[in-house]
Amino acid sequence: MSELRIENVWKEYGDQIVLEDISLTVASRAFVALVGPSGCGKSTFLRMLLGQEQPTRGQILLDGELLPAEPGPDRGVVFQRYSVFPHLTVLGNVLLGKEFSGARHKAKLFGAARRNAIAEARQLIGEVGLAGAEDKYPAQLSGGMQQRLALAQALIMKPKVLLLDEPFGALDPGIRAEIHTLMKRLWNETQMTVVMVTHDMREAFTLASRVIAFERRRDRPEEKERYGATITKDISIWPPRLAGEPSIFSPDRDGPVVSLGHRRDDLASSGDIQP
Ligand SMILES: Nc1ncnc2c1ncn2[C@@H]1O[C@H](COP(=O)(O)OP(=O)(O)OP(=O)(O)O)[C@@H](O)[C@H]1O
Repeated sequence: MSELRIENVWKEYGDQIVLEDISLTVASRAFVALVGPSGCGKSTFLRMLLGQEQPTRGQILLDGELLPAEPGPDRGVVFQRYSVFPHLTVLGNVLLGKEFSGARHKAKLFGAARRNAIAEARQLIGEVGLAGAEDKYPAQLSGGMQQRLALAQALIMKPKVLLLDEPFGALDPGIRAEIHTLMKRLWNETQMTVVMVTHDMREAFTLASRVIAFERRRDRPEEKERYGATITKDISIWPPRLAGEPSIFSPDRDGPVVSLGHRRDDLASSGDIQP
């Protein structure tokens, strides 16, 4: 389970109201895309889900429990840039979360715990398409590879919620399409709920199960400080996209959505995809 409930949340910085009375329930395993004009508070909202910022009013619950007032392993995050540590190798970056959580004081694992963590990290590195790059440093990777690494780094902790702040915004269109396919697969194969900020409507409608728009209802320049943004559109994709279930599109607009839970030949025989 990984249901998010946002209840009457406001966010103010001094006199500036950024977000106004946001209420929203995000179902477990949903993929929500947040869109809206620049500066309307999308990243601020994401930082509140992460626990980096606190609501001025209202509350946020994860599976019925108040969100802790700090980031934790139940929430992973990937930013557009600088999500990974430049002085650590690919393997070191993916292992890092395990080392911090497994050995809080020294941030280093030993013996069997370390061997198991390394095996898990290597498997995840393979799953995001970076096998063979384990000993490379981020500067030796392309932008797309760095974002794959950032995803692996977030996923090793098996977060309930994955928060994405324009994670693919700086990538070339071809690379972006490839990483979209990866993102769909990861969403289908894991149990996590995803909340992604994007400026790209096509990306929002390609990946998400639900698209939510934030906007100021009263956008007069002289009132900018006084009114925050709120939810102005809430669109559920039709036909519904459900994590772990094959798309009824044949094939899906941006590549087949195939969960490992469904063998390709099963799907092919059911007519959903070509073998
Ligand atoms: N720590 C802070 N202190 C004061 N004001 C802040 C802080 N963080 C954000 N803001 C203000 O909150 C507003 C919303 O910023 P935010 O970055 O959340 O918007 P956004 O919708 O993500 O924008 P963009 O799409 O351009 O990234 C902006 O006016 C910004 O200046």
